[in-house]
Amino acid sequence: MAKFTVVEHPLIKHKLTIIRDKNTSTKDFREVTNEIAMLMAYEITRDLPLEDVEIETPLTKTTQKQLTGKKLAIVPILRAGLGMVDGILNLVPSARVGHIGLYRDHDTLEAVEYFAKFPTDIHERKLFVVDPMLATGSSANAALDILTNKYNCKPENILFVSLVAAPEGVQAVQARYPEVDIFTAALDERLDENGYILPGLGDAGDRIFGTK
Ligand SMILES: O=P(O)(O)OC[C@H]1O[C@H](OP(=O)(O)OP(=O)(O)O)[C@H](O)[C@@H]1O
Ligand SMILES: O=c1cc[nH]c(=O)[nH]1
Ligand SMILES: [Mg+2]
Repeated sequence: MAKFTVVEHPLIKHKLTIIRDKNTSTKDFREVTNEIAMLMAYEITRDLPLEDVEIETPLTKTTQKQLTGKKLAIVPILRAGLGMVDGILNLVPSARVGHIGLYRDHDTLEAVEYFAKFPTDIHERKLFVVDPMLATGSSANAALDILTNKYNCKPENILFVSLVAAPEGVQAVQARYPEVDIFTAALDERLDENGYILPGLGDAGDRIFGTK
């Protein structure tokens, strides 16, 4: 079984409280969501490989470390995943970005695909699939199905990164994709009868884009 990590940090907890608050404005919600994603980027990049490099300081030659240049891509699940992209790009600015458009059917809670566009070498890249909400896990699993079945990406090269997860969603992804590492900023209590995370933060897409 791959890793399941709740990224614990006082700054993340504080900022999560801000976005959970129903009185937070669209502008603040969007800004703080990106800030949390940036803080999480520190953790999700922890295992990136390093190699030796010879440099000269003003005083002497020395062997130091640099990233190997292993190719990365961030894959936001539209729409809400877009709210995390800039925050992560702040730390890994050369990462490419692929997009998967999914919406949850309100009655069945099944994810419906409406868009997909990726870098041509997506199957060679380490992927950060990002979506603030992991609720039933239907959208996450649909995104992983698309990447692995249609684009030949390897599950062991994929990290799934959410801000708020429900236990039901984590279990659903782990059951279908045991090789995918999951990172979240919070593991909440449960889903309500409409498939919303409790306590959660509401509809992340609507709150990021001000559509409700
Ligand atoms: O785990 P699940 O039960 O699939 O729920 C999570 C999904 O629901 C939300 O998307 P939504 O369908 O509201 O689309 P949006 O991002 O365009 O608002 C959210 O951003 C996730 O993609
Ligand atoms: O609580 C939830 C569940 C799914 N999607 C959201 O945006 N919020
Ligand atoms: Mg939504």
